[in-house]
Amino acid sequence: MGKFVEMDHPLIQHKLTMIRQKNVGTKDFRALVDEIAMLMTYEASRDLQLEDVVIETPVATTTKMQLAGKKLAVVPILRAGLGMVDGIVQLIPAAKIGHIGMYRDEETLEPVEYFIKLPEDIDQRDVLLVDPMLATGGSAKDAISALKKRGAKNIKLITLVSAPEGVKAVQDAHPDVDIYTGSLDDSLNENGYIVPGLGDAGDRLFGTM
Ligand SMILES: O=P(O)(O)OC[C@H]1O[C@H](OP(=O)(O)OP(=O)(O)O)[C@H](O)[C@@H]1O
Ligand SMILES: O=c1cc[nH]c(=O)[nH]1
Ligand SMILES: [Mg+2]
Repeated sequence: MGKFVEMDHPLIQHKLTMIRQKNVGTKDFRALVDEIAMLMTYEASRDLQLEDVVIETPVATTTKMQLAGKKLAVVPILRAGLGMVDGIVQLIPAAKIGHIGMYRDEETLEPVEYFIKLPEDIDQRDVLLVDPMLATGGSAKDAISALKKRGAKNIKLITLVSAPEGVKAVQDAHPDVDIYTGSLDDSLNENGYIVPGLGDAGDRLFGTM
């Protein structure tokens, strides 16, 4: 079974508490999502491979560590995942970016895929799949399947807020995928919204309420 990590860093908790509040507007919401994504990347990149490199400081020659150059791709699930990309890419500027467009049918809650564009060598890249919300898990499950169909093997899912139902759905369908989340919330309501959650992440990011 892949890892399940609920990030309990005080800065992540504090910023999540801020964006959960209904009176926080689009500008602050967007900035905070970006910051939280960056903080989560710090933890989710903990097992990136390092290699030795010989360098010269002004004082001596020494052998130190650098990133082993394993290729990464950041893949947001549109729309809401877009809000996490900048924060991640600030820490990992060499990452390529793919896009998976998906929306949840409001009646059935089933995901509908409408766009997919990935780096050509996605089969050789480790993938950070990002979406603020993991609710029923339908969107994440289908996005992971779409990535695997194109050869991606090492996939980590990064979400800000998750429902237990969504975590279980992803773990059952894709037990090899590690899940990093800012908060494991209580439940889903009858409309498929995470409780307490933060509402509709895409609408709050883009001001489309
Ligand atoms: O786990 P699930 O039940 O599939 O729900 C989660 C999905 O729902 C939201 O997207 P939405 O359909 O609202 O699209 P948007 O990002 O364009 O607003 C969210 O960003 C996830 O992609
Ligand atoms: O609570 C939820 C569930 C799905 N999508 C969201 O944006 N929020
Ligand atoms: Mg939405």
